[in-house]
Amino acid sequence: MSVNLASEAVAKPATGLFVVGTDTDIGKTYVTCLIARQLVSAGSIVGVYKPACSGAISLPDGSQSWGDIEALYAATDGRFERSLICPQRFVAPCAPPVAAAMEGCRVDDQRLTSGCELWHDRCEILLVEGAGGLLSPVSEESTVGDVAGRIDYPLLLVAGAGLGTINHTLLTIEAIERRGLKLAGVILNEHTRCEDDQSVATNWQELAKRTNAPILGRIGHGGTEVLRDDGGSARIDWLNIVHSSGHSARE
Ligand SMILES: Nc1ncnc2c1ncn2[C@@H]1O[C@H](COP(=O)(O)OP(=O)(O)OP(=O)(O)O)[C@@H](O)[C@H]1O
Ligand SMILES: C[C@H](N)[C@@H](CCCCCC(=O)O)NC(=O)O
Ligand SMILES: [Mg+2]
Repeated sequence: MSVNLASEAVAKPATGLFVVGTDTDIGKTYVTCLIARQLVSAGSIVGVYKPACSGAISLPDGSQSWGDIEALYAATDGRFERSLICPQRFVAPCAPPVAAAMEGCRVDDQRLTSGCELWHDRCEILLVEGAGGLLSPVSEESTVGDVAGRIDYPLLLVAGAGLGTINHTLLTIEAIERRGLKLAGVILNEHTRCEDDQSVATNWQELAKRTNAPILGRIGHGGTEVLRDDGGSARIDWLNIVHSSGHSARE
């Protein structure tokens, strides 16, 4: 297993957040778009970057479209080209290197970070979204965690709100800490409806007892803002979170 403790100097925008998840489909794009929209409406120039994307939809005209790229494009008001948002796209709904192999090609490992450098001077804050979970492969050589280490922004961990999230969240935090990465905090996201799930009411407190990582808030199913545990608005100042983060087991 490769563990990336040293980060290369990536000439990226000075301010950024790398959104990782406990799993695929947990809501990284949903949360990234929510943050992007909040920052855009507050007047910030926000960039969004997905180092590699897999899982295309075929359109009636025969072209391919990627849901994550379209969502990130729309959340930044169509200001940036899709090729800048995600330079490496693959059709099959598998991990990017697997999907690439199905097309007879490889993910360009170096381009995962050089694509981030193209955002230098284009935005005030760059939101980067991983693919899958922290240890999901993003190229033959690298996991999402490896790329996050090279890009070297604080991480935001998107976790589920319901039963099973304690285990998934603590496992992911352990892997983040093992790599010496900074964790800005955790968002508990109700990506699927959890109406009959009694753990939703207690997961925040149970996690807070078991990790020093800040639980920043939760997002309800269909939610458009981050909430506190008592249901009030968390009113998160994302720029402040980025600048003041973060939690690391090594500190
Ligand atoms: N809070 C929420 N309320 C309603 N739907 C949600 C919420 N969070 C996520 N979803 C939905 O769940 C699905 C998966 O979410 P999303 O695409 O954000 O996952 P992801 O973590 O970005 O996955 P990937 O690893 O493919 O990038 C999407 O259809 C999304 O709209
Ligand atoms: C196809 C998915 N939607 C996603 C890749 C998920 C990889 C998960 C691999 C794994 O951990 O088993 N693609 C992406 O985020 O672009
Ligand atoms: Mg996504």
